[in-house]
Amino acid sequence: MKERIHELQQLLTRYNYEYHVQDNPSIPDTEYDALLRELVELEAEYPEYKTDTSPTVRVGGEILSGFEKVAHSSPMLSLGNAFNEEDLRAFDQRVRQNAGDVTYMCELKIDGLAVSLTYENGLFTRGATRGDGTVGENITENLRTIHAIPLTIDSDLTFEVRGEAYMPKRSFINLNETRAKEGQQEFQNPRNAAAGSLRQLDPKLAAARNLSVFLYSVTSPEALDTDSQSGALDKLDELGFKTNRERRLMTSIDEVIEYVEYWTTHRSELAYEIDGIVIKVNDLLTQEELGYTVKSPRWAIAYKFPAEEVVT
Ligand SMILES: NC(=O)c1cc2c(N)ncc(C(N)=O)c2s1
Repeated sequence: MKERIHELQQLLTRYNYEYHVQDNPSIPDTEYDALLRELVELEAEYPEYKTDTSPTVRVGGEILSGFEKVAHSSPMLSLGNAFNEEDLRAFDQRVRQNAGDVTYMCELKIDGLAVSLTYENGLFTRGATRGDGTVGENITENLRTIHAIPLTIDSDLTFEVRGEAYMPKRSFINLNETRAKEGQQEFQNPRNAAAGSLRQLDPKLAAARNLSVFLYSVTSPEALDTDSQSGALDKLDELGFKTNRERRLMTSIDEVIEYVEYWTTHRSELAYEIDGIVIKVNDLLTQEELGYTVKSPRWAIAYKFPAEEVVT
């Protein structure tokens, strides 16, 4: 029986990764659901084999009485904003004045909720909201239910990875249809729906919201043995994390502006909402040289899309 339980835990972990991180399932949902049901029943019968890295934790655990506060290892900063081409060129000027020739990493700015995930010896041990940037809330149990967040990684690394939890557009539409039918207040947008879902004290409610995540930075890049943002993202891919594939390396601000213009008109085709583009100096040493202002990095900027005209 123990063998079957371990076999199912391994199988379902792999199937979960294929479906929720690679977006490329190798078995039909019905088979996944049947295997998960078998594992839930076996773990109920043999609770000594149920661990907090078992795929069954995705359904949500006990209801919490509250969220404890957690201090971040380093501040989760906000980004300076750019609203037009002039702002972008001014950013580029400042960077080149201080750092000379640079390569930029451009990434989509996901319209969700910033989260910080801690892995100790390869196990997901803690997840927190950004909070005020210095102190956040411990929402580990809710984050365990996000299938795109690996419960274990195949390395004994200890590090912190940050990203954005979000609700896909399709899930947002379905959720609001259900809430309207049940006479409940609908969510204004996917960001509020994701934030509302992760603020639930009952992880089973969070588990029912079909949230996902894109990870985009690590607090100790040396742990990943990389010297660039692009290298850090590729390493996160190797470790089994979900990153955003639309990222592009650029060698000039003109290319950055083209990329910004492309997504200004094409973002409606994405399965998730974005509210801008994040432009970062790719080389990590150069990032350190450029440093930070009181509240934001000097080596990055967030281009914000103009607010969309609401079609009434
Ligand atoms: N406030 C921040 O530092 C960031 C916020 C976000 C966001 N909402 N989406 C993507 C990224 C990214 N790819 O770097 C960042 S970085």
